[in-house]
Amino acid sequence: MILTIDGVRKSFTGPEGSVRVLDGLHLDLAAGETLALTGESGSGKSTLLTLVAGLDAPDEGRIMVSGQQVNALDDSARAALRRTTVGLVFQQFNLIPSLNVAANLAFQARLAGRLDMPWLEEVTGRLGLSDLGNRYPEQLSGGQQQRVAIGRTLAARPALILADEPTGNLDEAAADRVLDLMLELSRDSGAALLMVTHSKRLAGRLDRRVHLSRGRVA
Ligand SMILES: Nc1ncnc2c1ncn2[C@@H]1O[C@H](COP(=O)(O)OP(=O)(O)OP(=O)(O)O)[C@@H](O)[C@H]1O
Repeated sequence: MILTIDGVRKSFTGPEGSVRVLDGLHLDLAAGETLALTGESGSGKSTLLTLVAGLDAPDEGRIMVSGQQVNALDDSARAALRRTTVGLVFQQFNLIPSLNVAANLAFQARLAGRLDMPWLEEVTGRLGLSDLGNRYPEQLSGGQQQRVAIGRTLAARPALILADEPTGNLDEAAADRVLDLMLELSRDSGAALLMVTHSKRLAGRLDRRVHLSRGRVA
């Protein structure tokens, strides 16, 4: 398994006291498998991705990524896991404002030590970004920024892609092209994909669908 989520609980303290968002969640994802995570707004989908990425810690339970227990690692080991193994496409694109599009696209692959120019060019072309290489993030539309964020992650060929509504700013045709590319990467290099989506149409193209409700798999 590239990902095992075992008995994960997570609560947040808000104005009305403690609210349990994840309540003993179990989920497995095999290498190369693609899974759509659905659930109503506030059901904990983004929280789960944040925990898997090691950006926050569960209150209880275990999250294993590629044989390593994420929540038992120290900060630098968690950062190394994100650099080498886990690719994130989150709703905040986190592009680097001082780098142009071409450099943003290469950034993650370079950090991971996997910069592969033919693959980078293919990703850039397939995402329709070839003519935008010299622009800076602030000169891009929301959908263009989203495609750069996706390209940067895919260019690095991570073993596990965590994507939170990765096509939320794109029209249907562009969303389909992005998913084509993710599914192809999954097929060709065995990458697993855990994707949050509200789109039944996109969810239907993945291997499995899991619905979160009341902090558990429904
Ligand atoms: N850092 C935080 N502090 C307090 N509450 C939080 C925090 N992060 C998330 N929550 C709460 O946890 C619940 C789950 O949030 P989460 O963002 O995981 O939901 P979601 O399923 O991704 O929703 P959406 O589909 O709207 O993006 C919400 O009630 C949210 O307000």
